[in-house]
Amino acid sequence: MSDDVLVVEGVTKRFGAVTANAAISIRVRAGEVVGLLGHNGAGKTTLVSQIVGLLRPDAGEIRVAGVDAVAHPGTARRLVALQAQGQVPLDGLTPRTAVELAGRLRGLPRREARRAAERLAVELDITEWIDQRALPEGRGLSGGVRRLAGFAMTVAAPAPLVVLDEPTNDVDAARRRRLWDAVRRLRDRGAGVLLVTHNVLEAEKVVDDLVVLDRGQVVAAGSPARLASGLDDGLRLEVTLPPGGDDPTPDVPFAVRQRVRAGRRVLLVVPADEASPAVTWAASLRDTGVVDGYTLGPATLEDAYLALTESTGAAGDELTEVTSHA
Ligand SMILES: Nc1ncnc2c1ncn2[C@@H]1O[C@H](COP(=O)(O)OP(=O)(O)OP(=O)(O)O)[C@@H](O)[C@H]1O
Repeated sequence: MSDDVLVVEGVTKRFGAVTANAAISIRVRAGEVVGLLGHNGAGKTTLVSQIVGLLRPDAGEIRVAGVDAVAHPGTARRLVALQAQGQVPLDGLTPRTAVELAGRLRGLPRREARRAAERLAVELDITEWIDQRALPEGRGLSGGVRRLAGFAMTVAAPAPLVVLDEPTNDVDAARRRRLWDAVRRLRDRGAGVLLVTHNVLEAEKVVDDLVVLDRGQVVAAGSPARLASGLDDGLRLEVTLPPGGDDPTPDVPFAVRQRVRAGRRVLLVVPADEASPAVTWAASLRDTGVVDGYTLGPATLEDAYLALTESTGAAGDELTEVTSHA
Protein backbone atom coordinates (compact mmCIF):
# COMPACT_ATOMS: atom_id res chain seq x y z
CA MET A 1 0.00 0.00 0.00
CA SER A 2 1.17 3.52 -0.74
CA ASP A 3 2.35 5.54 2.26
CA ASP A 4 1.55 8.84 0.55
CA VAL A 5 -0.58 11.08 2.74
CA LEU A 6 -0.63 13.88 0.17
CA VAL A 7 -0.35 13.67 -3.58
CA VAL A 8 -0.72 16.89 -5.58
CA GLU A 9 -0.45 16.41 -9.31
CA GLY A 10 -0.49 19.12 -11.95
CA VAL A 11 -2.57 21.51 -9.85
CA THR A 12 -3.33 24.78 -11.58
CA LYS A 13 -5.31 27.67 -10.09
CA ARG A 14 -5.91 31.03 -11.73
CA PHE A 15 -7.42 34.23 -10.39
CA GLY A 16 -8.26 36.20 -13.53
CA ALA A 17 -4.96 36.99 -15.21
CA VAL A 18 -2.89 35.71 -12.24
CA THR A 19 -1.80 32.07 -12.33
CA ALA A 20 -1.33 31.47 -8.59
CA ASN A 21 -0.47 27.76 -9.07
CA ALA A 22 0.89 26.47 -12.39
CA ALA A 23 0.84 22.66 -12.72
CA ILE A 24 2.21 22.04 -9.22
CA SER A 25 3.12 18.50 -8.14
CA ILE A 26 4.08 17.62 -4.55
CA ARG A 27 4.17 14.43 -2.53
CA VAL A 28 4.23 13.98 1.25
CA ARG A 29 4.69 10.50 2.71
CA ALA A 30 3.78 9.27 6.20
CA GLY A 31 6.63 10.05 8.62
CA GLU A 32 8.05 12.87 6.51
CA VAL A 33 8.19 16.68 6.80
CA VAL A 34 8.06 18.49 3.47
CA GLY A 35 8.70 22.22 3.38
CA LEU A 36 6.83 24.39 0.89
CA LEU A 37 9.06 27.39 0.51
CA GLY A 38 8.34 30.54 -1.44
CA HIS A 39 8.34 34.31 -1.22
CA ASN A 40 5.24 36.41 -0.57
CA GLY A 41 2.70 35.79 -3.30
CA ALA A 42 4.45 32.64 -4.61
CA GLY A 43 1.20 30.67 -4.35
CA LYS A 44 1.63 28.71 -1.09
CA THR A 45 -1.63 29.62 0.61
CA THR A 46 -3.56 29.08 -2.62
CA LEU A 47 -2.23 25.52 -2.74
CA VAL A 48 -3.08 24.89 0.93
CA SER A 49 -6.62 26.20 0.38
CA GLN A 50 -7.10 23.64 -2.37
CA ILE A 51 -5.68 20.79 -0.25
CA VAL A 52 -8.27 21.53 2.46
CA GLY A 53 -11.09 22.04 -0.03
CA LEU A 54 -11.60 25.78 0.41
CA LEU A 55 -10.73 26.35 -3.26
CA ARG A 56 -11.27 24.11 -6.26
CA PRO A 57 -8.36 23.63 -8.69
CA ASP A 58 -8.87 24.64 -12.33
CA ALA A 59 -6.90 21.52 -13.26
CA GLY A 60 -5.02 18.70 -11.57
CA GLU A 61 -5.50 16.12 -8.85
CA ILE A 62 -5.22 16.19 -5.06
CA ARG A 63 -5.36 13.05 -2.92
CA VAL A 64 -5.23 13.13 0.88
CA ALA A 65 -4.50 9.73 2.44
CA GLY A 66 -5.91 8.15 -0.72
CA VAL A 67 -9.09 10.29 -0.82
CA ASP A 68 -9.77 12.39 -3.92
CA ALA A 69 -9.89 15.86 -2.33
CA VAL A 70 -11.35 17.54 -5.43
CA ALA A 71 -14.30 15.14 -5.71
CA HIS A 72 -14.78 14.67 -1.94
CA PRO A 73 -13.44 17.79 -0.20
CA GLY A 74 -15.40 17.19 3.02
CA THR A 75 -14.00 13.68 3.51
CA ALA A 76 -10.47 14.76 2.64
CA ARG A 77 -10.69 17.78 4.96
CA ARG A 78 -11.29 15.49 7.95
CA LEU A 79 -7.94 13.79 7.24
CA VAL A 80 -6.01 17.08 7.41
CA ALA A 81 -5.06 18.97 10.56
CA LEU A 82 -4.50 22.57 9.42
CA GLN A 83 -2.92 25.49 11.22
CA ALA A 84 -3.83 28.37 8.93
CA GLN A 85 -1.70 31.47 8.49
CA GLY A 86 -4.06 33.79 10.38
CA GLN A 87 -4.47 33.57 14.15
CA VAL A 88 -7.28 31.29 15.36
CA PRO A 89 -10.07 33.23 17.09
CA LEU A 90 -9.55 32.40 20.78
CA ASP A 91 -11.38 35.30 22.44
CA GLY A 92 -13.17 34.22 25.60
CA LEU A 93 -11.28 30.91 25.77
CA THR A 94 -8.23 29.75 27.67
CA PRO A 95 -5.59 27.73 25.78
CA ARG A 96 -6.61 24.68 27.84
CA THR A 97 -10.27 24.93 26.83
CA ALA A 98 -9.43 25.69 23.20
CA VAL A 99 -7.08 22.70 22.83
CA GLU A 100 -9.48 20.34 24.62
CA LEU A 101 -12.34 21.50 22.40
CA ALA A 102 -10.27 21.08 19.25
CA GLY A 103 -9.27 17.57 20.33
CA ARG A 104 -12.86 16.59 21.12
CA LEU A 105 -14.11 18.02 17.81
CA ARG A 106 -11.62 15.75 16.10
CA GLY A 107 -12.90 12.71 17.97
CA LEU A 108 -10.74 12.43 21.10
CA PRO A 109 -12.46 11.18 24.26
CA ARG A 110 -12.70 13.87 26.99
CA ARG A 111 -9.89 12.44 29.11
CA GLU A 112 -7.50 12.14 26.17
CA ALA A 113 -8.30 15.68 25.02
CA ARG A 114 -7.50 16.94 28.52
CA ARG A 115 -4.22 15.03 28.57
CA ALA A 116 -3.29 16.34 25.11
CA ALA A 117 -3.86 19.96 26.25
CA GLU A 118 -1.60 19.49 29.26
CA ARG A 119 1.09 17.59 27.38
CA LEU A 120 1.26 20.16 24.59
CA ALA A 121 1.35 23.09 27.04
CA VAL A 122 4.42 21.51 28.66
CA GLU A 123 6.04 20.67 25.31
CA LEU A 124 5.55 24.22 24.05
CA ASP A 125 6.33 25.85 27.42
CA ILE A 126 3.04 27.73 27.73
CA THR A 127 1.78 26.20 31.03
CA GLU A 128 2.02 29.65 32.61
CA TRP A 129 -0.87 30.82 30.41
CA ILE A 130 -2.85 27.61 30.03
CA ASP A 131 -5.75 28.94 32.14
CA GLN A 132 -5.52 32.57 31.06
CA ARG A 133 -8.43 33.82 28.99
CA ALA A 134 -7.84 35.43 25.59
CA LEU A 135 -9.64 38.77 25.37
CA PRO A 136 -10.71 40.85 22.36
CA GLU A 137 -8.24 43.06 20.50
CA GLY A 138 -5.26 40.86 21.30
CA ARG A 139 -5.51 41.37 25.07
CA GLY A 140 -5.11 38.62 27.67
CA LEU A 141 -2.70 36.44 25.67
CA SER A 142 0.30 37.48 23.59
CA GLY A 143 0.47 36.82 19.84
CA GLY A 144 3.12 34.14 20.38
CA VAL A 145 1.07 32.25 22.97
CA ARG A 146 -2.00 32.48 20.73
CA ARG A 147 0.04 31.05 17.83
CA LEU A 148 1.37 28.20 20.00
CA ALA A 149 -2.15 27.48 21.28
CA GLY A 150 -3.26 27.36 17.63
CA PHE A 151 -0.54 24.81 16.91
CA ALA A 152 -1.60 22.74 19.95
CA MET A 153 -5.24 22.86 18.74
CA THR A 154 -4.11 21.63 15.33
CA VAL A 155 -2.15 18.66 16.61
CA ALA A 156 -4.21 17.75 19.70
CA ALA A 157 -5.72 14.77 17.85
CA PRO A 158 -3.72 12.65 15.40
CA ALA A 159 -4.30 13.17 11.66
CA PRO A 160 -2.58 11.51 8.69
CA LEU A 161 -1.65 14.91 7.20
CA VAL A 162 -0.68 18.00 9.20
CA VAL A 163 -0.43 21.30 7.32
CA LEU A 164 1.28 24.18 9.12
CA ASP A 165 1.20 27.60 7.45
CA GLU A 166 3.93 29.82 8.97
CA PRO A 167 3.48 28.29 12.47
CA THR A 168 6.29 30.26 14.12
CA ASN A 169 5.04 33.77 13.31
CA ASP A 170 5.19 35.84 16.55
CA VAL A 171 6.88 32.99 18.49
CA ASP A 172 10.11 33.65 20.42
CA ALA A 173 13.33 31.80 19.60
CA ALA A 174 13.26 29.34 22.52
CA ARG A 175 9.66 28.33 21.91
CA ARG A 176 10.27 28.08 18.15
CA ARG A 177 12.77 25.38 18.97
CA ARG A 178 10.17 23.60 21.09
CA LEU A 179 7.68 23.84 18.25
CA TRP A 180 10.16 22.26 15.83
CA ASP A 181 10.74 19.46 18.35
CA ALA A 182 6.98 18.92 18.47
CA VAL A 183 6.87 18.78 14.66
CA ARG A 184 9.61 16.15 14.68
CA ARG A 185 7.62 14.10 17.18
CA LEU A 186 4.55 14.26 14.91
CA ARG A 187 6.70 12.93 12.09
CA ASP A 188 8.16 10.21 14.29
CA ARG A 189 4.63 9.10 15.21
CA GLY A 190 3.92 8.65 11.49
CA ALA A 191 2.14 11.85 10.41
CA GLY A 192 3.07 13.50 7.12
CA VAL A 193 3.70 17.21 7.63
CA LEU A 194 3.53 19.96 5.02
CA LEU A 195 5.29 23.01 6.45
CA VAL A 196 4.57 26.23 4.59
CA THR A 197 7.10 29.00 5.11
CA HIS A 198 9.04 31.78 3.49
CA ASN A 199 11.86 31.36 6.01
CA VAL A 200 14.54 29.15 4.51
CA LEU A 201 16.70 29.01 7.64
CA GLU A 202 13.80 27.71 9.70
CA ALA A 203 12.70 25.24 7.07
CA GLU A 204 16.18 23.80 6.90
CA LYS A 205 16.02 22.86 10.59
CA VAL A 206 13.15 20.43 10.33
CA VAL A 207 12.29 19.35 6.78
CA ASP A 208 13.25 16.12 5.05
CA ASP A 209 12.43 17.55 1.64
CA LEU A 210 11.80 21.00 0.26
CA VAL A 211 9.67 22.22 -2.61
CA VAL A 212 10.51 25.73 -3.78
CA LEU A 213 7.72 27.76 -5.37
CA ASP A 214 8.40 30.85 -7.43
CA ARG A 215 5.53 32.79 -8.98
CA GLY A 216 3.22 29.78 -8.86
CA GLN A 217 5.71 27.26 -10.23
CA VAL A 218 7.81 24.55 -8.61
CA VAL A 219 11.37 25.64 -9.42
CA ALA A 220 13.19 23.01 -7.32
CA ALA A 221 12.49 20.01 -5.10
CA GLY A 222 14.65 17.71 -3.01
CA SER A 223 16.45 17.48 0.31
CA PRO A 224 18.01 20.69 1.70
CA ALA A 225 21.48 19.20 1.18
CA ARG A 226 20.68 18.38 -2.43
CA LEU A 227 19.29 21.84 -3.14
CA ALA A 228 22.30 23.52 -1.51
CA SER A 229 24.63 21.37 -3.60
CA GLY A 230 22.77 22.70 -6.66
CA LEU A 231 25.30 25.49 -6.43
CA ASP A 232 27.90 22.73 -6.97
CA ASP A 233 31.24 24.05 -5.89
CA GLY A 234 29.88 27.54 -5.13
CA LEU A 235 31.41 29.65 -2.38
CA ARG A 236 29.84 32.59 -0.59
CA LEU A 237 31.89 35.75 -0.23
CA GLU A 238 30.16 38.22 2.03
CA VAL A 239 31.51 41.74 2.29
CA THR A 240 30.41 44.43 4.72
CA LEU A 241 30.46 48.00 3.44
CA PRO A 242 31.34 50.94 5.69
CA PRO A 243 28.38 53.18 6.61
CA GLY A 244 27.61 55.36 3.58
CA GLY A 245 30.41 53.73 1.55
CA ASP A 246 30.20 53.05 -2.20
CA ASP A 247 29.46 49.47 -3.25
CA PRO A 248 32.44 48.11 -5.24
CA THR A 249 30.84 44.70 -5.93
CA PRO A 250 29.11 45.40 -9.29
CA ASP A 251 32.57 45.54 -10.86
CA VAL A 252 34.73 42.69 -9.56
CA PRO A 253 37.73 41.10 -11.34
CA PHE A 254 36.42 37.51 -11.06
CA ALA A 255 33.33 35.49 -12.07
CA VAL A 256 30.20 35.93 -9.92
CA ARG A 257 27.12 33.72 -10.16
CA GLN A 258 24.95 35.71 -7.87
CA ARG A 259 25.02 39.05 -6.13
CA VAL A 260 22.59 40.03 -3.41
CA ARG A 261 22.73 43.24 -1.41
CA ALA A 262 20.94 43.62 1.92
CA GLY A 263 21.75 46.93 3.62
CA ARG A 264 25.52 47.17 4.17
CA ARG A 265 26.09 43.49 3.45
CA VAL A 266 26.68 42.15 -0.05
CA LEU A 267 26.70 38.43 -0.77
CA LEU A 268 28.57 37.17 -3.83
CA VAL A 269 28.30 33.51 -4.86
CA VAL A 270 31.51 32.65 -6.73
CA PRO A 271 32.77 29.43 -8.32
CA ALA A 272 35.34 27.63 -6.11
CA ASP A 273 38.12 28.10 -8.65
CA GLU A 274 37.69 31.88 -8.28
CA ALA A 275 38.42 31.74 -4.53
CA SER A 276 41.97 33.02 -4.86
CA PRO A 277 41.27 36.21 -6.92
CA ALA A 278 38.14 36.82 -4.82
CA VAL A 279 40.08 36.75 -1.54
CA THR A 280 42.91 38.88 -2.98
CA TRP A 281 40.33 41.44 -4.11
CA ALA A 282 38.43 41.45 -0.81
CA ALA A 283 41.61 41.64 1.30
CA SER A 284 42.97 44.61 -0.67
CA LEU A 285 39.64 46.45 -0.35
CA ARG A 286 39.60 45.80 3.38
CA ASP A 287 43.20 47.03 3.73
CA THR A 288 42.31 50.27 1.92
CA GLY A 289 39.09 50.74 3.93
CA VAL A 290 36.72 50.34 0.94
CA VAL A 291 35.03 47.45 2.78
CA ASP A 292 34.85 46.93 6.55
CA GLY A 293 35.43 43.17 6.34
CA TYR A 294 34.68 39.98 4.49
CA THR A 295 34.05 36.25 5.06
CA LEU A 296 34.40 33.34 2.64
CA GLY A 297 32.69 29.94 3.10
CA PRO A 298 30.68 27.23 1.35
CA ALA A 299 27.39 28.31 -0.28
CA THR A 300 24.33 27.55 1.85
CA LEU A 301 20.75 26.46 1.21
CA GLU A 302 19.73 30.09 1.58
CA ASP A 303 22.12 31.03 -1.22
CA ALA A 304 20.65 28.28 -3.40
CA TYR A 305 17.14 29.51 -2.63
CA LEU A 306 18.05 33.08 -3.55
CA ALA A 307 19.65 31.83 -6.76
CA LEU A 308 16.50 29.88 -7.65
CA THR A 309 14.17 32.79 -7.02
CA GLU A 310 16.56 35.55 -8.05
CA SER A 311 14.57 36.88 -10.96
CA THR A 312 11.81 38.24 -8.76
CA GLY A 313 14.10 39.76 -6.16
CA ALA A 314 11.42 38.93 -3.62
CA ALA A 315 13.00 36.03 -1.77
CA GLY A 316 14.69 37.84 1.11
CA ASP A 317 12.84 40.12 3.49
CA GLU A 318 15.53 42.77 3.55
CA LEU A 319 16.75 42.13 0.04
CA THR A 320 17.24 45.30 -1.95
CA GLU A 321 18.98 44.20 -5.10
CA VAL A 322 19.57 40.97 -6.98
CA THR A 323 21.72 40.53 -10.02
CA SER A 324 23.46 37.65 -11.65
CA HIS A 325 26.28 37.56 -14.15
CA ALA A 326 28.53 34.82 -15.43
N1 LIG B 1 -8.77 35.24 -3.97
C1 LIG B 1 -7.85 35.76 -4.76
N2 LIG B 1 -8.20 36.57 -5.78
C2 LIG B 1 -7.27 37.08 -6.61
N3 LIG B 1 -5.94 36.84 -6.53
C3 LIG B 1 -5.53 36.04 -5.53
C4 LIG B 1 -6.46 35.46 -4.60
N4 LIG B 1 -5.75 34.70 -3.72
C5 LIG B 1 -4.45 34.81 -4.08
N5 LIG B 1 -4.32 35.60 -5.16
C6 LIG B 1 -3.05 35.92 -5.88
O1 LIG B 1 -2.41 34.69 -6.14
C7 LIG B 1 -1.00 34.81 -5.95
C8 LIG B 1 -0.55 33.80 -4.91
O2 LIG B 1 -1.04 34.18 -3.63
P1 LIG B 1 -0.85 33.30 -2.32
O3 LIG B 1 -1.61 33.99 -1.21
O4 LIG B 1 -1.19 31.91 -2.61
O5 LIG B 1 0.72 33.43 -2.07
P2 LIG B 1 1.59 33.00 -0.78
O6 LIG B 1 2.77 32.30 -1.32
O7 LIG B 1 0.73 32.28 0.19
O8 LIG B 1 2.00 34.40 -0.19
P3 LIG B 1 2.28 34.85 1.36
O9 LIG B 1 3.59 34.22 1.77
O10 LIG B 1 2.37 36.32 1.25
O11 LIG B 1 1.12 34.38 2.18
C9 LIG B 1 -0.75 36.26 -5.56
O12 LIG B 1 -0.43 36.96 -6.74
C10 LIG B 1 -2.08 36.71 -5.01
O13 LIG B 1 -2.25 38.10 -5.18
